[in-house]
Amino acid sequence: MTERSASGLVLENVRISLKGRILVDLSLGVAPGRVATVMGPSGSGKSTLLAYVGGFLEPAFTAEGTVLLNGTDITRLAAHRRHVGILFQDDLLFPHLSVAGNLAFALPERVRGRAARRQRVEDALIEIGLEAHGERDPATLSGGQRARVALMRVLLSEPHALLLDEPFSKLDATLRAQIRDLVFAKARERELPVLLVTHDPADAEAAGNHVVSLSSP
Ligand SMILES: Nc1ncnc2c1ncn2[C@@H]1O[C@H](COP(=O)(O)OP(=O)(O)OP(=O)(O)O)[C@@H](O)[C@H]1O
Repeated sequence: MTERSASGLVLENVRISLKGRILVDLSLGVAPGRVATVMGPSGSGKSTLLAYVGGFLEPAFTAEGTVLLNGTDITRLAAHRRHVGILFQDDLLFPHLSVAGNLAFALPERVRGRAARRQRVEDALIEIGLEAHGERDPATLSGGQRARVALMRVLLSEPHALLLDEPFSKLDATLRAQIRDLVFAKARERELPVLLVTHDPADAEAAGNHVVSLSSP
């Protein structure tokens, strides 16, 4: 891994092609704690761009360019070594684990010992206002509660950046704004750069209008 000085997430001359046709061609920088919103029509490559940064681009695509995270070149690292946290439209909570079990699953291995791990989970539950709900089955939670668990599960994995693919789109308008503000606040607190794919201009506005527009396919 080579080191460069810029902090945050930096994409240099990223060009992603599908069947010989260029889909995405851009450079961008997202400072720690800030959000860049990725917008564009259906099929313009928004999810593909996140997949490239996250290290899970499908083999149908070819890509060139460089991804730097806090100065480290992660372009060729396996997904699990990139320290990038991802939230999708579906929260993907494990149905066979309790809320606390879902959170514990995300803890890094180096948090050792049952007591230490349990404490981290308890602190996390308090942070999202669900301290009384650790033993609940995730299926019994409200949409907003599930969204908070999903966010906290990603944060517990100690990411250095967040990739969000329309994570609020299934929530109603009020809840959507609340969860969005919570995600942005946590990103600021932890100084995480965020790439957010959305169709909603209100998300872009709330994020400070750093918009990356992808063009029609
Ligand atoms: N695994 C794949 N193999 C081949 N083509 C794919 C694959 N995944 C996506 N594509 C194509 O790549 C293009 C970009 O898809 P992508 O999902 O990135 O678009 P998007 O901007 O996220 O769209 P939407 O807003 O509808 O989610 C589309 O033409 C899509 O059909």
